[in-house]
Amino acid sequence: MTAAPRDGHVRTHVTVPRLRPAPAVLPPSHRTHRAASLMRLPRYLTPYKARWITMLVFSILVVATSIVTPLVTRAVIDGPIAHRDQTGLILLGSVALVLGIVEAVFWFIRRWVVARATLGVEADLRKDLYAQMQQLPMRFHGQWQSGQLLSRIMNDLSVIRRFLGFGLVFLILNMLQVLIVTGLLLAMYWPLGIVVLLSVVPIVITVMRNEQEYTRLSRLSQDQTGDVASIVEESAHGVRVIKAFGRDEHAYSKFDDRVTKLLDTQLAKVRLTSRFWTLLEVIPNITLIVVLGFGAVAVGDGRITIGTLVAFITMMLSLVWPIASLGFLLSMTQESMTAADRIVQVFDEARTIEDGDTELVRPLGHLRLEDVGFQFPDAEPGEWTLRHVDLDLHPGETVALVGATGSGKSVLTSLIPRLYDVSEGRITLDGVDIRELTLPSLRSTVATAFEDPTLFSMSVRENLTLGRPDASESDMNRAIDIAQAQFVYELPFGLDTRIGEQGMSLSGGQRQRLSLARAVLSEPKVLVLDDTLSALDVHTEALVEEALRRILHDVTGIVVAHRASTVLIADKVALLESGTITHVGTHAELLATVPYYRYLLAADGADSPDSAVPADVTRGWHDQEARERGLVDHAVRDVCRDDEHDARSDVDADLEEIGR
Ligand SMILES: Nc1ncnc2c1ncn2[C@@H]1O[C@H](COP(=O)(O)OP(=O)(O)OP(=O)(O)O)[C@@H](O)[C@H]1O
Repeated sequence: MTAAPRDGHVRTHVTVPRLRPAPAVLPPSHRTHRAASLMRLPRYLTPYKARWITMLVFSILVVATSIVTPLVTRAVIDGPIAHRDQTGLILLGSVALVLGIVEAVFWFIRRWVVARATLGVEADLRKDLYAQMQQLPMRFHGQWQSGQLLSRIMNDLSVIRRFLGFGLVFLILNMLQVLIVTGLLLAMYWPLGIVVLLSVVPIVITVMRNEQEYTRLSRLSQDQTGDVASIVEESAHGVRVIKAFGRDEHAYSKFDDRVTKLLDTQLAKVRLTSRFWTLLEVIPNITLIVVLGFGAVAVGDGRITIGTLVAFITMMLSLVWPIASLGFLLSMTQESMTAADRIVQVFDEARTIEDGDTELVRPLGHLRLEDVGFQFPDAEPGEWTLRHVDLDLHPGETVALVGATGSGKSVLTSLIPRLYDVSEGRITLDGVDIRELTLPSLRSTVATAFEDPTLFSMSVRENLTLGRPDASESDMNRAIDIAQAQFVYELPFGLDTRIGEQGMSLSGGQRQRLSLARAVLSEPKVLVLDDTLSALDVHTEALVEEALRRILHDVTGIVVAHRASTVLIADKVALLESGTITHVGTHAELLATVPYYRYLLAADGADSPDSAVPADVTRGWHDQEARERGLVDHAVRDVCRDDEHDARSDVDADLEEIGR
């Protein structure tokens, strides 16, 4: 074993900054919970603290200048205008002008300072959310629609940015302005001040009454936006299938249905907001009429000056926007609380695949599966996908994993790089439980090429060097040769050709070969090939197998195989039946002694369970898939009994030849 002592290691894996953990005791109401979600975001404001403070200071100065301006107006009317004092008029007029200019400059600075800060917060949150998504286990990605993730990372974060840069600031400033101005109005002439104060009451009541419904609608519309994104993503991905089955209209009507639902929710939101927006517009205007009436009487009685009435009305008018916008700002707050809630939901997902802290300094590739069991998290109790799996692979040894479809081959291979963790037992690499290894250490030791190869929308070179960014040109050429992927040299820009999304511009076999070259290039100690050659023609497959045989000499290999030719590149074969390895041996041994194995490989041609295997053995098979396959074989045989007879004889003869 070459595992270095734990203490001496520096953890090299990426540590994603995490939001503060959720409170241990869940708050009583969902509303509080959503507010708590929003309250967990401010730590993202910290790097921009100076900007926020500057912005707040300038915002307060803007409010202050807007409050002082009416007071200067009063002084102009009651002073120089009333006393026909030209010098005083010029002086105070200049002060008012300067105040106006200063207010405009403060506005500009506020906007300029806040833009950088809010965009920065949005970008930081987006990066952390993406990093978290990368760290979350396959279980999470299996359960979440990608459109929902897309809408969170794009729309919800934009909602939060708008709230932080605009909503939150104005909520604070407007409330501050309402408080100060109302205080000043009361001080100027308290009866009119009371009128203004009373006008705020129905606004607050309406906002409170509509808040719950608005929250529900905003969450619904955000979720439905995610649904629409999911459909677009799925249709773009599956466009070939949709076209091939002539299901364009069906796909369109499904999309139409989701979009209509979203539209309905958005319209319901607009109906709700327009109801209280109307109220918010009407109330200040009614108040203005009342104030004008009582104010005129008060001026007539000599209780206040004209200057005071003008200042009062100017100040009162300055309250229209802060009060009217209250509903809109509270809606924004609701929306951003919902958005924060949806984002925190992703941040709070458990990273069930946690990093270990051991590095393999010079891995040898001794792989052992010890009584491994695996259950999907949502499986019924007792429903095991893999159970009691034992396998011991010495460095340089290759095993072919053979089993019926659905027997658990892919699941088993995905346990090696820890895409899933074992539910019981353990897997060791050079004697160290792979859960104790750092993920970079494990994943640089193990490389996997999947049956369905994913290529990214970037150049061939970038796709190839995904697992080993520093690979040299000659290393790349060697990997390309092994995988028989020389077609890449013929592409318009050679290795620099950008391949389409998911490598769609390449054929299935070409994608598989590129994915194989990628796995080979990363120079792993353990190479896992999950039916990687299934899309190749027999000639190319033979060439790839020949080259693989050479590199598998130095590498520990697990090769999922459906064909006898693939099995032959392995040193031994493990037969997987219903999630359990029932036989391990050489191909010849299993062929000679295990009828089920013989059946599985013969199924390439025309063998069938009841002809090749004695009835008592057939009865012993507990693989449901195999039985189903047997039934299919029966049906096929009924149709072409004669042809099958000939073909079976040929296949039997071939197998016997291989077995020898
Ligand atoms: N994400 C999942 N959630 C629940 N069950 C799953 C999931 N993925 C696979 N399974 C189930 O696990 C079992 C084993 O699947 P697996 O993909 O390993 O089969 P396989 O032997 O590789 O089949 P094939 O040869 O067809 O690729 C199957 O019954 C399958 O339905």
